[in-house]
Amino acid sequence: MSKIIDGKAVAAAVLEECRKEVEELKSRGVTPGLAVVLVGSDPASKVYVGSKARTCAELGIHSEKIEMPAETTQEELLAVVARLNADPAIHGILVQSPPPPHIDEAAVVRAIDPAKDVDGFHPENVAKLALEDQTGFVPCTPAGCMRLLKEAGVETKGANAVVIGRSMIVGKPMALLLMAKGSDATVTVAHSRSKDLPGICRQADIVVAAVGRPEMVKADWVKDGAVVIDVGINRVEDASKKSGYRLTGDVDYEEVAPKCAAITPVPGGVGPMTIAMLMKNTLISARRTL
Ligand SMILES: Nc1nc(=O)c2c([nH]1)NC[C@@H]1CN(c3ccc(C(=O)N[C@@H](CCC(=O)O)C(=O)O)cc3)C=[N+]21
Repeated sequence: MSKIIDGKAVAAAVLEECRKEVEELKSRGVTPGLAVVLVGSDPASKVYVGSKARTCAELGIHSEKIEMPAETTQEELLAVVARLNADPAIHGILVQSPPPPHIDEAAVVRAIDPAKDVDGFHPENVAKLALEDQTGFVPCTPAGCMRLLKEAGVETKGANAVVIGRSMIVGKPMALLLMAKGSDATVTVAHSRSKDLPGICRQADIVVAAVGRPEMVKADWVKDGAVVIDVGINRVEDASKKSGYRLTGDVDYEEVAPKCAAITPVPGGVGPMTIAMLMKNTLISARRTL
């Protein structure tokens, strides 16, 4: 029998910590503020951005939602970023990814003040993560995965961890966090081009799936008693649903769950943690201004 790691419950506990921190900051004269910028109208992005703004409201964090049309130019977007960099009421800036193809995302990320880069995507924060320098920001999704492992009582020290996916948003920072001092895992980073992905995966005590392919990780990829963290959030067609789709992870949950010691569901696993850690980063940023 496998333990289901309840991301919603852990996220609720993190948000409770945040609520106390917001009160403390406000009593010291600082109202934390987060700006979320969305260019275009991708439906999934709209859901995420809405849920970030809602969580801010619930916690008493000031939030600014900036929705810009898909035709927004690079210059217009950079002007918004510059305005937010200069705004003392804003401690965190997030530009929702991916932007439309004519936008140079890397240039936009570099334009964000690293001290307000609560996504942890700016090169300065990426470098600080690699250096194990605690003064930067850790990307929200991998930070959330680490917290889930901790809350589930998973021993990472000396464990074989396999991260599937090498993105700058999840795979790479996840590998850095798992191998960092204190976490001490032995980390393999695999991806869609890896030779014998199932075989690599079978070595893992901890599997982190972040490839973006629905239900790719099958039962025979996972060794008995492994811990599985499913980062994938894929919309797949489902005629039986009113919306016409359902959400599924990168792991074939039905097949894999019975084999493993613990597993995160989708939805209700890593997703809610991403938002909770974003709130945490915003509060860290606000506290640094004291
Ligand atoms: N600059 C930037 N920063 C991000 O952090 C960022 C981004 N761009 N682009 C897109 C991804 C994706 N992401 C999610 C956040 C919450 C859920 C979430 O709450 N998911 C719910 C379900 C939500 C639903 O129903 O669609 C769950 O898994 O239970 C999912 C995905 C943040 N991202």
